[in-house]
Amino acid sequence: MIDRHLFELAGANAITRRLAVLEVLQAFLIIGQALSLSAVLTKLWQGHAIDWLLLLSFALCFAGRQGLDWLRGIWLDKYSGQVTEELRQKLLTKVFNEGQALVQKQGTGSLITMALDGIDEVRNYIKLVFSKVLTMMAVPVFVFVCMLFLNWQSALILLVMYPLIVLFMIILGYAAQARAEAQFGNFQRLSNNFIDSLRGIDTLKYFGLSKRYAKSIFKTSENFRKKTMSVLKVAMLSTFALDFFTTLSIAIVAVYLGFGLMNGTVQLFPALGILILAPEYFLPIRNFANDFHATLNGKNAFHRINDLLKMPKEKAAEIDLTSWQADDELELKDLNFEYADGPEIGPVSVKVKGYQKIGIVGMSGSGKSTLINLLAGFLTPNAEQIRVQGHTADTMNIPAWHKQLIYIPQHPYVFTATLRENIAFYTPEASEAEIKEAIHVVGLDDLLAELPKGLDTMIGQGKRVLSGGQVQRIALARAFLDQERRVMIFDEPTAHLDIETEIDLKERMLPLMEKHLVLFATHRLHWLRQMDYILVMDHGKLVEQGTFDDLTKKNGYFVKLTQEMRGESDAR
Ligand SMILES: Nc1ncnc2c1ncn2[C@@H]1O[C@H](COP(=O)(O)OP(=O)(O)OP(=O)(O)O)[C@@H](O)[C@H]1O
Repeated sequence: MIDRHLFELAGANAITRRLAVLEVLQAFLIIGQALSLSAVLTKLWQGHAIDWLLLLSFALCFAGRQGLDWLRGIWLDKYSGQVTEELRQKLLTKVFNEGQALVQKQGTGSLITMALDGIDEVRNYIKLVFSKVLTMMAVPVFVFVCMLFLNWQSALILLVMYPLIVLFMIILGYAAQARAEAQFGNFQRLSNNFIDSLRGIDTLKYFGLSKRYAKSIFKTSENFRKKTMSVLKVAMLSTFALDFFTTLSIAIVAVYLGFGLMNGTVQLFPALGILILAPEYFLPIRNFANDFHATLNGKNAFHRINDLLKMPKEKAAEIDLTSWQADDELELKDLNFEYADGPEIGPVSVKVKGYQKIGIVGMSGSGKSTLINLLAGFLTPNAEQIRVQGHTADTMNIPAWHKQLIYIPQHPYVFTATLRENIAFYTPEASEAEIKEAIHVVGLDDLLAELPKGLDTMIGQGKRVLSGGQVQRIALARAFLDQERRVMIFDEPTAHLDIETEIDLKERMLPLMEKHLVLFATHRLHWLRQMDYILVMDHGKLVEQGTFDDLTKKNGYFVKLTQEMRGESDAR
């Protein structure tokens, strides 16, 4: 029940030591409070006047206990806040370092809940577990020893009940834990499902499927509700069992002491002392059990976050690449890649040089994007098969390579920020005149004129919405502004645009591609004539490569593919 991972946290041993001292003090104050109160009452019973000194010591013990509670709260608040903030940082660093591969594997919704609610629950968990476990380990021991001195028979009765309660707690704890784990898994599924539906809301609406999908969300939520109720049922049952056994054992002791008092075998002072101490003896375990259920979500979130942090890193190569020059070479030898639950892509063998424009063409699903992702270093190939600028590498996940890339996918990301910040994304130091020139070159003057605050207008999610063409133009403007990055990777950048926008963009893009190594995945034929070299993909394999004229003369798969594509576009 006590998580050893907690003790791997920074500063865990120091806070444990401090809390242990505090719990021992707490135990002495509990005993002092009980004994002084019993003594005052006994003296009153015997007909003496109120002993103000004893009453004062009772009040001091009582105030001391409240003071220690307050101190414990402050320490734990500070510690849990610090630790969970570090955990959140580590989690976010991991997500940012690993990138899309990790997000795809875990699901966006699940990662969001982990980083937001999950971390908050971990905070609660750390706070409760550290305080309750230590109290449970210290207070009952001291209280029991004191009760032994007061009346050993009563102490033994209470001792016998203790393992019984612990046993019940363990059994019910395991049952609750299994249910809480299922509940947490459901919560993550629910988050992923919800984010998915929000993303796909257009598609669902267009096809009139939103109501049917709403039912699927309802089903997942209902499942989550049922799992939550089943956790609560076990929690209630265990609280009932605990209360029942502790009350029963205190009642047995009370009856025993009552008979003892009547027949004179027990004195009033020890009897009162035992009766005041007995609830204190059970209180820590009852508190622990009550809070145990409240902390299960935090415990599960803590485990998932730890598992995620321990996941092996994507392979990266630390190679000192220089800015891409006209005589630099990139060679892939029998490069291949296999998706965990998908097809094998490759082998791909190719050598590209300097400022060539490389077209990657193939039918849908032929492996163009996968090859682009391998070249960009987002995916890691299976073996050591790459030579770049004379260095051997087993992945293109090279920080110095990423610093040279301009990546323009089908749907570039527009951040929720101003137009200025979005355009100066790679080059935050760009001047207003440079940004305006970039806007002019990519044909965004009209948009700029329309925006109420010009360059300082917020765009992106929840702000001013842009068309697909405008988004691509912003991506191009970013590329235009950055004169340092010499490698351009395009993944079907114009595939979803209408032909007029595409032609306009093409005219603006071609000059930008000069003096760059360009890797351009497309299934639009008109781009291929502008490419210096073409890679033809089919079912994950590189089946042909060469210049447009070579491939046409060869009259092989490329010609067949272009005929099919022409047929498709004619049909459209
Ligand atoms: N994350 C993934 N997990 C498993 N299989 C995948 C994954 N991504 C792609 N695939 C599969 O790998 C193959 C190649 O996909 P890829 O996206 O590279 O093709 P593409 O040529 O870019 O297609 P399109 O032109 O439609 O974008 C496809 O069969 C696809 O289903």
